[in-house]
Amino acid sequence: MHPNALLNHASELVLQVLRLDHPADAVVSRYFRDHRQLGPRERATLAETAYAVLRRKPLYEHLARAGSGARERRLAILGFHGSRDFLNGALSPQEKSWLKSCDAVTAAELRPEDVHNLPAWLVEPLRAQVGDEFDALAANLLETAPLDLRVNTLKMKRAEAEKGLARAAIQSEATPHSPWGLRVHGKPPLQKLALFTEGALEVQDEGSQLLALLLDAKRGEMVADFCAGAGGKTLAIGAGMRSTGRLYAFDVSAHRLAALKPRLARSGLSNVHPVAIAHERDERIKRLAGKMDRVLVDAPCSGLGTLRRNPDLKWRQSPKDVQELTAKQQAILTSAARLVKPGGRLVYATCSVLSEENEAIATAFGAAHADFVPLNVAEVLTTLKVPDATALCSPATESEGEGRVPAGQFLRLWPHRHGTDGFFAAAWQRK
Ligand SMILES: C[S@@+](CC[C@H](N)C(=O)[O-])C[C@H]1O[C@@H](n2cnc3c(N)ncnc32)[C@H](O)[C@@H]1O
Repeated sequence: MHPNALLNHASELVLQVLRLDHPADAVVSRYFRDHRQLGPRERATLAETAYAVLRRKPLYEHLARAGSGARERRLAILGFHGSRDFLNGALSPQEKSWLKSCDAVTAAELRPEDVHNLPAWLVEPLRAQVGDEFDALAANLLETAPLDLRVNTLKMKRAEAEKGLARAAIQSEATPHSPWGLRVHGKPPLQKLALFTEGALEVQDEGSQLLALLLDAKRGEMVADFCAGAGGKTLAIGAGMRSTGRLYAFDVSAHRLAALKPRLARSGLSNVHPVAIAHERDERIKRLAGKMDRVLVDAPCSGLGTLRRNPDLKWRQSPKDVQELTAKQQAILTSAARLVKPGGRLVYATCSVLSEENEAIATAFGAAHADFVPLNVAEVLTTLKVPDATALCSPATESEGEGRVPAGQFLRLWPHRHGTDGFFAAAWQRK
């Protein structure tokens, strides 16, 4: 395709994702459905360009002020994911000289928001938590996430899967903390690999794997994955149970649960029961009260721990959305807790980095439920032989009102520290 034709597509796609009215991945998929003539390399260029603009929107908007022509074209030029030689084939002499002047801008000439590329409302809550590491965190959130796989140990050992990938010329290495994970070099297509189609591998961030591990569901147990969605964690939990016992996959979205079906078929699991519920107080949930050995609440959240994959979220979420989510999280956790039987384990998790959605929810739940005894996540993960578990967890904190929280109480994964998405988890045992 001629460089200018590709740049025109990129400009149009940038315009569409920047409306921020739908998730960027859905907008990109729809664009490709509407333009079936685009080949795989062109699609990759367009998607990467749109995501680059979402990642560095403030910086590119700042630089674009000096250029001329349609705004979305200037933004697409700045984020263009391809060689400069190819891009130059699309540019007018004026555009070339403007781009050169953009290249010459140094960090010292930029405002902080053009460097961290975060919305103002997110800066303080993040700074308050990571302090001096803020710049490293912000820079890391502008990167693309690595490709992590989970080996379905029902089908294959991790070392065997690693060798299988190597035979397909895909290099990978064991993830540092999850016993099931492989981190792949680059972004090779996996969909057609036999290892994938036959259910030995699933794409899953190492952090998600650790959440499933923390639940530690055993053979023959009764387990509920309360917010199962498309079942990423359900599959990991089911494999940990060696396909025995009963694993309920609840979700209010039948559409998301439907996406679990083909994954389940590949996985070889026969212990999973997907159930679409109307809401967290559904009658079907009430009937199972006090019957579960383990309950995972992977709560709906702002997703702000996944900005490397979903950079649109930083522009699509707002403090008001977060406030609404926290009410939902509280209600879901309270309802799900009723399922846990005495002696059973409850895990609350999010892929958010905001303490409102994390520590605040866990602490309020603990204060209102004396029959749930907090478990120290670092100790649980150490028992499960997770290397360096303490480094994955929160330090000790002292705060008025909430009292002292000991070191290791919560799982607290940060992209810049751990190479995973941002995740939180708290765990309790029912008396
Ligand atoms: C973070 S996602 C779950 C991701 C999933 N566990 C995985 O590993 O792929 C949160 C899920 O909660 C579901 N949800 C929202 N409100 C809910 C409710 N009241 N009860 C149960 N699930 C709910 C959403 O439909 C969404 O699928």
